[in-house]
Amino acid sequence: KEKVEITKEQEALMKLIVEAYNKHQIPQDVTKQLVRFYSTEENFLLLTEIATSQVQVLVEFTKNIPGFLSLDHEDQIALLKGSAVEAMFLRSAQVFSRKMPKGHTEVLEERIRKSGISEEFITPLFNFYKSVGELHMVLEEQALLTAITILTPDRPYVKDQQAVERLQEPMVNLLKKLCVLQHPQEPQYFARLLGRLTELRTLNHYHAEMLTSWRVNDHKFTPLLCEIWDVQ
Ligand SMILES: Cc1cccc(C)c1Nc1c(-c2c(F)cccc2F)nc2cccc(C)n12
Repeated sequence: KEKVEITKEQEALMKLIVEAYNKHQIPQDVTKQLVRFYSTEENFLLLTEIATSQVQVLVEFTKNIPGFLSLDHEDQIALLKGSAVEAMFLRSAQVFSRKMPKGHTEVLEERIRKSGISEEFITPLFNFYKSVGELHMVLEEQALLTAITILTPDRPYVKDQQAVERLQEPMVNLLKKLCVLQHPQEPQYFARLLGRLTELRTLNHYHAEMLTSWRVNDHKFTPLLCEIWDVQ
């Protein structure tokens, strides 16, 4: 059984990805006052703020993925728009499952549940949050998994898929090695991580439905959210 070890260049790649991932954190002051009752409108406004800052964080992270800015510009946009929902679900799941200050997780969950989102979306959302939480991913795994999600070659409108594959493949190989090193007692851990990416794709559908229902109820979005999801 050959010894698994990270090469120097893999070490350098991981350092770049983790730095990019850590560079921008989402403001955690989601619950200014812990006890006040919030209206549905206030909760939706908060989630819109969080979603907008998540898109900003996503764009900054993506720009720092080695090689991303050398891709065809239109493909860069296609990858960002095609992966935004999945990357945001992943990051919000990681924020949600990471130890937030005592009581903040419960308040945030309450505010999500009371933000006018239909139950049919709430259930898969928290199921996903729970399944990510149960993985107890380390920061390096979270950052690499997010980069791998963004560098998915078969997003709509991507012209040069091979170029995207050439960036994604070293990340997948590195994540595979990391999983073996971080979870030696769990040989199927890497497969479980990739299984989350499959679950993520199903959430795209729910998210699109939710956007439509919000628009029908004349909810206001920020310009950035309108741009990333082609909403008027
Ligand atoms: C921040 C947040 C956290 C949990 C649930 C929700 C509904 C949100 N907020 C939104 C999300 C979104 C996201 F940001 C991360 C994960 C899943 C998401 F549905 N997408 C959008 C798109 C337009 C407006 C909002 C308010 N919004």
